[in-house]
Amino acid sequence: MESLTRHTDYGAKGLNEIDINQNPMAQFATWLHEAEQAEIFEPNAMVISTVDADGQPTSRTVLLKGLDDTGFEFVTNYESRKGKSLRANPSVALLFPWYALKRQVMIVGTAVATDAATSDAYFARRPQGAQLAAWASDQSEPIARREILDERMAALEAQYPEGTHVPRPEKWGSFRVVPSSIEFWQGRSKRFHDRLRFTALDDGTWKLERLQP
Ligand SMILES: Cc1cc2nc3c(=O)[nH]c(=O)nc-3n(C[C@H](O)[C@H](O)[C@H](O)COP(=O)(O)O)c2cc1C
Ligand SMILES: Cc1ncc(COP(=O)(O)O)c(C=O)c1O
Repeated sequence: MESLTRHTDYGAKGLNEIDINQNPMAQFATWLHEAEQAEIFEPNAMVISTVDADGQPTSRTVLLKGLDDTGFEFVTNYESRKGKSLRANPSVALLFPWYALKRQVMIVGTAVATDAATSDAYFARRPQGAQLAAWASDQSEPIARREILDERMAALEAQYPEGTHVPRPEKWGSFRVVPSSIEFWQGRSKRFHDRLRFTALDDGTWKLERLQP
């Protein structure tokens, strides 16, 4: 397998303390915009790692659905494996792997369930098929056969004809990840990369540090 021995050069484009936005959320928004402009697949996809009650870490991809000065929002099933882990331990790590741009952003923080109104507002904007799928799926639970899921979906489609209002299942909603640190990583030649990390301070400001590659 050729990829295992390849040494791709990540280029000369650097990231420095002068050019980076001193507000890391604004800097993140700039990089997300650049990932969108570069037309990479699902630029808002992020890997979220959680730790369960037994200390076992797990990771999976979710989509970033909201971004403001308070944090990063995503939606999921509160009774899923990740939902249960977050109830036991709200500490998370987020990773945006923008390989096509030779960039990654690593976030450490705490996940809090948003209020019901926030979840309702997002759920109402989803396509009806995705709304029904949220009802049909006990996310992360084993099921004997695909056909059982398809039958559940067919029953829901009969119950909610196209265009009718589908309420949000209580088990489904959004989380906001409040960041305690945000690291911007820019790949460079010779594996001599740039890493700038913001750490949240108690007074609401951010400390900026350069980390060794
Ligand atoms: C590109 C991509 C985006 C995804 N987005 C979400 C999402 O926003 N919310 C979600 O619950 N699952 C999403 N999934 C599915 C999750 O990766 C995962 O399979 C699911 O949430 C169950 O995870 P868990 O069993 O660890 O709780 C996505 C998967 C991929 C590949
Ligand atoms: C199971 C699941 N839930 C939620 C989402 C994200 O929300 P939305 O479907 O509204 O894009 C995804 C996206 O892939 C998903 O797979």
